[in-house]
Amino acid sequence: MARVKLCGITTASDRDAAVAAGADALGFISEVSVDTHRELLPEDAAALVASTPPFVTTTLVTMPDSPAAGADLVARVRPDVVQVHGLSPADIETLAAAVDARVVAAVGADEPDVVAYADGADALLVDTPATDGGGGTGETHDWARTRSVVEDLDTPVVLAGGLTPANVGEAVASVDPYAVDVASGVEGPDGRKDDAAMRAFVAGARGAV
Ligand SMILES: O=C(O)c1ccccc1NCC(=O)[C@H](O)[C@H](O)COP(=O)(O)O
Repeated sequence: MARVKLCGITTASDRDAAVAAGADALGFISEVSVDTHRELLPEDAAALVASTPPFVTTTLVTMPDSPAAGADLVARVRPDVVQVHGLSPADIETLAAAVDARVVAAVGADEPDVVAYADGADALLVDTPATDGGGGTGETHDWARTRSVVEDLDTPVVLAGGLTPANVGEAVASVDPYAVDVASGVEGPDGRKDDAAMRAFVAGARGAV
């Protein structure tokens, strides 16, 4: 059964609703070089991480300039997992050696050498990135290609990009990922997390609908 990460949580009430919806993991976005309504100050991310209940995995999502900058932010936020966008495979290995957290490498579905990221990371998140390297685009990609990555690697693969309550069941069946991840697909038109959509997404990922 695919695990579920709900990403871009910005408030305690959205965090509590995501936990009640059954999320396995939550994403808190901080220190990214793109403009996103999901970004938190490090101290706010740290407060949300610290008050998340046990048995829910906290994930810091960030775009560090360097492994050292990423490690510094992890030390401040203290998540279970850090998801990094924009670092090279070598820099991901350096970061992983420097932090007391699991490391998820975010890679574009069109990345020609996805496998190069697998050695240094605890998991790969295969996403549909924007041209500026950020995530949260709400765009799907070629799931057949990501299925091949799942089949070729022992490293856990997280499927992201344009997932919604309506398509997540088909996505899980098509790709057989370790986990699925969503940001925009569980938000309303105002960009706030939608409680019913989060519940429907988790149910859809687990084949309950
Ligand atoms: O969501 C953002 O705004 C974001 C900005 C910069 C770096 C990463 C970002 N999101 C990371 C995620 O893990 C998203 O959940 C993932 O890209 C999927 O987003 P969506 O297509 O909106 O479901």
